Order: sequence, then C-alpha cells, then structure tokens
Amino acid sequence: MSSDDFTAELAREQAYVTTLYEKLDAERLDAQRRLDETLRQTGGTPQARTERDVATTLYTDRLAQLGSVEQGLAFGRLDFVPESAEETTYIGRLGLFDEDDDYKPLLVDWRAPVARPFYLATAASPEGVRRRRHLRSLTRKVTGFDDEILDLTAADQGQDLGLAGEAALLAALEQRRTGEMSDIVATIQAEQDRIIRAPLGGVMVVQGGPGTGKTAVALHRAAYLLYTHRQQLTTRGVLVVGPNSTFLRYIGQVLPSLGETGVLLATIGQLYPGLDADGVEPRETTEVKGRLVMADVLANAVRDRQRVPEPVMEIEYEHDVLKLDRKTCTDARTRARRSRRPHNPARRLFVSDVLDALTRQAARKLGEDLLDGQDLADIRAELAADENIAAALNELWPVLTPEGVLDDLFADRERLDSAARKLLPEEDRALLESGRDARWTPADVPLLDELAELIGVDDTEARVERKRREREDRAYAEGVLDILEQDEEIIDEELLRVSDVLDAELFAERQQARSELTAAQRAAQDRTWTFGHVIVDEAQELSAMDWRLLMRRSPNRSMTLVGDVAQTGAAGGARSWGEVLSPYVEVRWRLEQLTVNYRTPAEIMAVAARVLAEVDPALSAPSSVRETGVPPWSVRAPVSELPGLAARELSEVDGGTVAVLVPSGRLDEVSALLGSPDERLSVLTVERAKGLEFDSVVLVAPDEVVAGSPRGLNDLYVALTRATRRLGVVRTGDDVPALSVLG
Ligand SMILES: Nc1ncnc2c1ncn2[C@@H]1O[C@H](COP(=O)(O)OP(=O)(O)OP(=O)(O)O)[C@@H](O)[C@H]1O
Repeated sequence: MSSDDFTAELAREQAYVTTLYEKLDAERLDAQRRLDETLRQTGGTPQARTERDVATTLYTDRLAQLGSVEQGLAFGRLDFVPESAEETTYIGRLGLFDEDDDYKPLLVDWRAPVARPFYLATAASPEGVRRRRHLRSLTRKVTGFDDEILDLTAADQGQDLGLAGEAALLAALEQRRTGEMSDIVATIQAEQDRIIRAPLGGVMVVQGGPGTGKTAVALHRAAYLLYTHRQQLTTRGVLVVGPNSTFLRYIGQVLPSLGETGVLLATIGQLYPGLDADGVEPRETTEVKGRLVMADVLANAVRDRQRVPEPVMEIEYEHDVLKLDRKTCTDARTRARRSRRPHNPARRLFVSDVLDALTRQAARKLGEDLLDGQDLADIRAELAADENIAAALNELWPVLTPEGVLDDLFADRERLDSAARKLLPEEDRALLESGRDARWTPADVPLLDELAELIGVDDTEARVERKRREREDRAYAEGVLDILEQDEEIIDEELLRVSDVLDAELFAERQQARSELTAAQRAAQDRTWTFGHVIVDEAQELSAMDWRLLMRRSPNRSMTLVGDVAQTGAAGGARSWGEVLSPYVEVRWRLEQLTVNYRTPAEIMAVAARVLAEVDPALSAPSSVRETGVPPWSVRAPVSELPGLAARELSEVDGGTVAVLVPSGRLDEVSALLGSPDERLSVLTVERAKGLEFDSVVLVAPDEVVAGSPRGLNDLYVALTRATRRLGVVRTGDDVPALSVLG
C-alpha cells in the first residue's frame, strides 16, 4: 500500500471509529438519563420498588460497562469474500447497533459467534474472510493498522506456530510491562480461543507451560461465559481463585477492562467468610495441613468433643444430686451420631435424651406416681434452665465453632495426639502444634471449612438478624420516600431543590443496597454459597484439602482449572491432574493444552528448558514466539553489588519493570539493600513471583533456590520464566549444573 493510500485508508478508519465513539457517548448519555429517571421515581407498591431496583442494577451495570471500553473500543475488522452474507464487520469490546437501520451491527462484541473468524481464520482455512485488519489506537485516535490477506498464496504466513495477526501480536508482546496485566482481547490466538469458548459444563483442565497465556485465557473465559450464559451466571456468580493477593492485584484490572465487574476474585485464604488468612508458617507445616488425612483428623477432633462420664457424673440440683451414668450418655451419643447430623444440630438430640433421663430421675425422687404429664414437662423445663445441668451438658456435648476446635487442636498437644495419633507420625503432629490464637494461615482455611461442615455452623440467628436489618433499611428508605412525596406536594418550585439534594442521598443509599446484592458480594459473605462456574489459576499449587473446599463451592462441577504441573512449588501440590481430580470427578474431565510461550523470549527459554529437562525429561517447554537478540547474563558477585546491577537493568528496560528474585531466606536482606523508592523495581521470593512477569529479572543465589525446597528445581524453572526481555543470574554460592550454559 502506498503511503498516500495508507493515509487515506487511515482517515477512513478514523471516520468510522469516530462514529463508534459518538454512538458510545450517546449510549452513555441514554443509560445515565434512564438511571437518573429510575432513581428519581419515589413511592409505589413493593413490586414497583423491586422493579425499580432491577432497573437501577441494569443501568448501573450498563454504565460501568460502557465506561470500561473506552480504550481500544474497536480493534479489528474483517472483510469477507464478495459472495458471503457479510461484507465488513468491525470487532470490539462490546456490541453497538444502529437503531435507525434495523439494528444493523456497527460493532460486534468479541464474544459473539460472528466475531470468531477474527481469531480463528487462517490462510489455509479462511472461513470466508478475505482480509483481517488489526486497528491500533491511542485514546480515540486510530494510529495505524496491520492487515493480513487470507488467501492460499499466503498460506505459509505465521510460520509453523500458526499465529493470527502476528504483527499486532508481536507489537502487544513487546510493550513494556506496567506491573498490571492487560487484556489480550485484540490478539487472542486460535488455541486460546478454543479454550475461552469451550462449553460451560464439566471440568476442563488447561495445562500449559509458562507464558502460554493460561491466566489471560482463564480471565477471558470468565468474560466469555458471563456474556454467553449471563442469566445463569449472574445469579450464582463466577469465582476466580488465584494463589496470593499480589497475584490478584496483578490480574485485578483485566475483567473490568472487559466490562465485567461481578466476578469474585479470591485466594483460598479468603474463602472462609470473615477471615483473610495471611499468616505464615513453615512449608512443611503447610504440607501436613494440606493432606487429605486431615479430614479424618478433624472428624476425630470433633468426635473427641462428644464425651461420656467416666463412669458417673454428679450434678447438684436443688439441694440434691442427680447422676448421669456412662450408659445413659453413650446411648444418647450413639443416637445423636447415628442421625448423621453435624455436631451442633445433633446436640439437640443428645440434650433431649439426657434431659429425659434426668427428668425420670428427678420424678422418681419426687414420687413418680403422683406426677402427671404436665408435671413431668415442668420438671424437664426446670432442668433445662438449670445452670449446673447446662454446664454438665456443655461439658459432654459443647456447642462448637470451627475456629475454637482448630485453635484447641493445634494449641493442645493432648487433643492433637488423641485426634491424630493413628493418622500422623509424631514429627508431623509436632509440625501442627502452634500457640493459642496464632494467626490463621491460608492452609487453615480449608480446615476451618471442613470443620464448619462437621460442626454445622448454626447461622439461624445471623439469618434472622440479617432479615431484621434488611427490613429496617427498607422501612427507613420508605419513610424518606414518603416524606419526599408529601413535601413535593406542598413545597413551591424553588424549594424543590432541597428535595433534589435529599433524593441524591437516597440514590446513594440505594446504590449501596444494590451493590450489596451482587452475586459476588453475597457469595463472599456466605460460606455455603455455590458458584455457577469456578476458575482456578495456578491450580497445581492447591493441596488435597484446598480441592475439597473448592469442590464444595462447585457442586455442579462447572470448572476451568489452569496450571502447569512443571511449576508446582507447593510440597502438597499436583504432580498429575488425574491424581488431583479423580476423587471428585473420576475420569470425567477434559484436558486442553497450550503450547506457545508468549512471554519469554527464545534466548531465555533455552536456559529454562534445560532446567525443565532436569525436573522431568518427559516434559517439554513451550515454544517462544519471539527472540530479542539479548542473551541472558550471569555473574558471580556478592549481594552488595545488587543495587548497581538492579540500576543497570532499570535503565536497560527504559521505563519497564525489574524484579529481583531471591530465595526466601534472603528476602529481608535484599529488600533492605535495595530499599527501592522506584516502584518499577520489586524484590520478591520465587513463590510470590509465580504467575507474574517483568521486563527484566535478576535471579539471586539460584543454588539456594534449588536447595530451599524439595521442589527447588521447579522453583528455579518458575524464576527463569518470569522475564519478558532480559534475564540475569547472580551467583553467590555453588554453581547449579542445570545453569551451566550461562557460564
Ligand atoms: N494472545 C495473546 N496476545 C497478546 N498477549 C498474550 C497473548 N497470550 C498471552 N499473552 C501475554 O503473554 C504473557 C503471559 O501470559 P499469562 O501470564 O497468561 O501466562 P501463563 O500461562 O499464566 O504463565 P505462567 O504459567 O508463567 O503463570 C502475558 O503478558 C499475556 O498478556
């Protein structure tokens, strides 16, 4: 294309894109006007109010969505071959239609079926597409475009990796990293697209090496599923689980940039309402807590709290003594246990049987034959209200809380031994011991969740309280509305402005009430919430106990699990997907693989591949899409030289990000040394860097990373594959044979 032709074509694209933004602005105004109108309506029947709430939600969501697509609204264009039904289709972040022209699509949402050829068409299989164009833009200005002509003469384009829109893809990959992940909606590749659009039901595992876009794919899949199954999924919500809060912050913007705000992002440590478990503990302790056998340990711990007298318990009652013997209590306990109810609800049966026995005893003392049924009921009620008897019942079958049981278990060696002696060897039990009220760690959360199941947390009171608060809020809102209505009848024009102010306050309150009702937020407060779909990133890190918790949140087993067994760092993490999943779905899960590495350049991957071969010769590293021409470097130097090395890297990446990755034992030392005011520089352990990426990575003391855990080589592999442009290794101790290529 000549430069004149290019300029003219760019102007045409600009004109079209400008009309799209005009349309977007008009839609925003319209949604805002409708929202204002809805919020201004007052009073009415309860049904009218409910309808108003629904409309408020609808317009607020629409406004948020329209606000989120400002950058890169339209990013693609397809021109079809002349004989096809379509001619030209623009692809963008959401759908826009022309109401004046029979709702002709002006812009097609990337998730709509008609947009698919944009991601799938190849020269060999063009799907009716003649030309695919990627539009580049900055704010609302179109700055350029890249074309691909899809005819067979171009069939060898995209080399053997089969890349679509290669120029646009490479341009995206070469961008400096900002510390926040960005969406890939303009350059999704065919192998990724198939995963993003896979059917909703069932368990799908996406296995792929580092940088193959697993995280990106998982998030775009969430957006796709919400678009395609909106009705079903907005009520139950979608849960995305990530390995830690650093990671969640890193990915936090992707879904909002795709117009989706209703997804719950959480770590396992956040999946027990009311807790944000972020305590730290030795790796070995985490491993023991994650073992499946802990479910039996906890079941024993709860059973141990259901006691019987040895052999008799004497209770003072009204200047007399009542006796509870072992047999009576054992029978009551057996009946309560056989009910298969959890501990707290089963308590009612135990208490009832014991009270019956005590009532009979007290009646005998009073001369049984003289008493009628009413007398017996009165005695029973008195016994039930007696403090000593309540204390005895509490000793035998206490009301429990998950937190209380777990705290007691880990702080009291006798309890721990009793529950775990036959299940865990002495050294593992020692690892579980902690001080009372120790900070909860992420590994405690599935244990608390398991206990909540065993104990059956009685949330009746909380529920009643919630209902009461809802009623109060509603009554308050109605009161304000009534006042407004009366005022509006009597006040003159000028004073109406006062009611406008009041309206605004009320609107704000309604907004708050509405947001409290999103599925994601309700789910966050409710342990028993089950999600419409569950997505797990870095799924290889989860322990057997983590999986039990997640499966409870997904009884319909509609799940997308993304991860890489070669990157497993957790001692209790996955070695094979089958092993992890078979207890829950047997063989009913499907595997998808991603094979192209979009992050790490070939020069760095060559080093990482050698480490992978040592982890397991059967595993193969993904192929890199690009080379940088910059070989990784390696020096032997003391850590005192790190400030200089880090500064050099910062200037090399010219505004990009640098991470200094350290073995966990050196985190404090190196952080203090680098004490960086520059937010583009971070010091992280390899564990924390999992899932993240940086323009440049400096790995310190690789030998200590390898020696630091039973899966040290996996950790080394993770560390080497975090860089998008430059990699350096600072050796302080022994050489690591797997890195010998670096010299
Ligand atoms: N189709 C694509 N277009 C543009 N960028 C892409 C594409 N696919 C992946 N990327 C980019 O490649 C990088 C790696 O992606 P991502 O973090 O999702 O990989 P991953 O498989 O989760 O890696 P890891 O296993 O190391 O955590 C990201 O910067 C992502 O934006």
